[in-house]
Amino acid sequence: MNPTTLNIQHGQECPRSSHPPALDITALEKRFPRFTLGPINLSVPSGLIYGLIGPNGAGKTTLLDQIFGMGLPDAGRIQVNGLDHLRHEVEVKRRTAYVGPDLSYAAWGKVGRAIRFVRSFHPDWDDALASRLMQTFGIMPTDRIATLSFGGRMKLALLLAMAWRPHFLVLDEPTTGLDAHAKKAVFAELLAIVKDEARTVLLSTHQISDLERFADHVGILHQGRLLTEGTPADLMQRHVQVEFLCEDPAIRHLPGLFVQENAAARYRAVMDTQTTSIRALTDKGAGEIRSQPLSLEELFIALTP
Ligand SMILES: Nc1ncnc2c1ncn2[C@@H]1O[C@H](COP(=O)(O)OP(=O)(O)OP(=O)(O)O)[C@@H](O)[C@H]1O
Repeated sequence: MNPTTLNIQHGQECPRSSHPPALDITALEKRFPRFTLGPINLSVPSGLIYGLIGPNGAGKTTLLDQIFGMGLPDAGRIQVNGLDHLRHEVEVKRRTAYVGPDLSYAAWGKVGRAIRFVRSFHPDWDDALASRLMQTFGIMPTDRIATLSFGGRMKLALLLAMAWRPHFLVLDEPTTGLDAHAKKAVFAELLAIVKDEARTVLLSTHQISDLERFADHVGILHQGRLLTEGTPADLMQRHVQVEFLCEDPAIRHLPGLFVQENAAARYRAVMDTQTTSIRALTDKGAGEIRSQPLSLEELFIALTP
């Protein structure tokens, strides 16, 4: 990660990089009979860890599947490292590793066989890194995959994805089933990966505290839409919790105000200070306004009721 910054989107500061964005999504839509993802617009600069959070069913897996090219979008465009993910599908997949929720590697029998199989597809496979990851994760080539715990299979999946040093690592809930030691080791490896500005990690998780510690950028997805995104610090600075009295019920429609509780004229809400202000509240007749900062977890809960 490079310390110099560049304003690229929504007024947030992003690392300056000579590389094209790792991911550039424009007006992406994917429609299922009872769920629509998008339209999503998102630009992820190269050389950072981007964390996607959202409640169950928000569309995180659907979005990551689309990025990796599983299923066609109904509208919009996805570029990975400047390459269109449909027109340059082979090249995009050559650069992208994906770890999804389906961890069925049992057919390979032993860990060593799975490693040899995946290694044969990747000229950039790094034997030293694979050995180190095996040691860190406590898995052995002779381990039978069928006898690995869920966490053990997750570690194997991460090893198989990381050891060929992909440009773009897409991880769907990679820390599910991992104990605190393994989780720390995984994030240490992910941080090491993005020290190389050409490499990027995009992950979805329900572990908001992990993102507060390790992610450079966080996006909050809700009901198929990206509600807000930015660095964890920016997101927390940008939003405040406000309590106020107001007789005008129309105040709940003020853009940038997310009402959490309302009893008679008393409101508790989250305010996006980039969209609205205390002044806008008073202009609408609000009084006795009190504001206080939010944690990322509180912001997530407030924005995704
Ligand atoms: N192939 C499909 N056909 C129809 N609906 C689908 C399909 N795949 C996903 N969906 C629907 O899309 C919605 C979003 O699902 P998705 O798995 O992307 O959510 P998620 O944010 O990853 O959830 P979770 O946190 O629970 O893993 C859900 O309502 C799901 O039922």
